[in-house]
Amino acid sequence: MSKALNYGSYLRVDELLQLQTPRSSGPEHDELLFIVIHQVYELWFKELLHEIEYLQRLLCENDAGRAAHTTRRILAILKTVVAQLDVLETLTPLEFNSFRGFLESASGFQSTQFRELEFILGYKRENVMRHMDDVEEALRRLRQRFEQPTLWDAFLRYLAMNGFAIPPEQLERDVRCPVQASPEVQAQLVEAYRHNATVSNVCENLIDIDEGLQEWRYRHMKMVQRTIGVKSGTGGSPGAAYLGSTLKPFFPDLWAIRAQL
Ligand code: HEM
Ligand SMILES: N[C@@H](CC(=O)c1ccccc1NC=O)C(=O)O
Repeated sequence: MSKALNYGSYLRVDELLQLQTPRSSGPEHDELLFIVIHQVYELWFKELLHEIEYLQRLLCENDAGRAAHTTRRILAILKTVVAQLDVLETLTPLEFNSFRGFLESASGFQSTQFRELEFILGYKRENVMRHMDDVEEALRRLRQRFEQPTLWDAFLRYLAMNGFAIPPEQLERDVRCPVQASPEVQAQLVEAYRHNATVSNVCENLIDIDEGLQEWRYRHMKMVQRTIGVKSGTGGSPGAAYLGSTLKPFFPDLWAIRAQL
């Protein structure tokens, strides 16, 4: 008879604890923290993608109640991943330098799940896939994500279902293109904020998610500034200056209407 399920066999702890392999010789004390924190991030990215996919389905089914609940969970995770940067910020520049050379050209640029998050939130760019030399399975997932509708597309459907006049060209837009500002959608959003509390709550939930991701980008950039200053990145970018240029919203319409309310 097979052994009864227990903590270790259910969570596959043995395998999990085999997955941290420092590259530095010794190895350097601080490399374990660097590996563990990135692995924890990838797990949270997996969970975020899972929850955002669910949120998309709930919006398409016009289920604002469950959508609000799912958004709260997404936001709690985003707060957690931002807070985790505090741990990595205990890594001083000298501590990081003790193993940075071993990272070669590996970089956060190559996180396929982070790109998947950007795609599902509407920031579609075909060229980021060309820079990925990740395993075939991860690339396949990313390509698939590129072809699929975004959270914003689900939200436009939700608005249309609730009687808002979303132009057909928005509802039928090419989902492989990045989400762009639309004056027609903005006019409908202003109506929603003025006359429909349920829909305007959904809008506030989406802007919370958008702000949450921007918070992560900002804190990551500050961490990079204090750890490597103006050095360029292992991935070949100018480093912090590049990261500053990525601080843009996912849902431009939701930000634009603030001035009209
Ligand atoms: C000491 C810690 C860290 C440093 C110095 C650092 C540095 C950098 C730099 C310089 C870049 C620009 C790309 C390049 O040229 O390499 C970058 C990108 C990136 N990093 Fe980090 N990073 C750190 C920690 C993290 C952590 C903990 C994560 C969590 C997963 C992460 C995820 C990313 C992602 C996703 C990108 C791509 C961002 C984009 O293109 O918008 N990094 N990082
Ligand atoms: N890009 C960083 C290295 C780095 O942080 C990193 C390296 C390998 C895997 C993940 C990383 N994290 C974020 O970029 C640097 O230039 O030092």
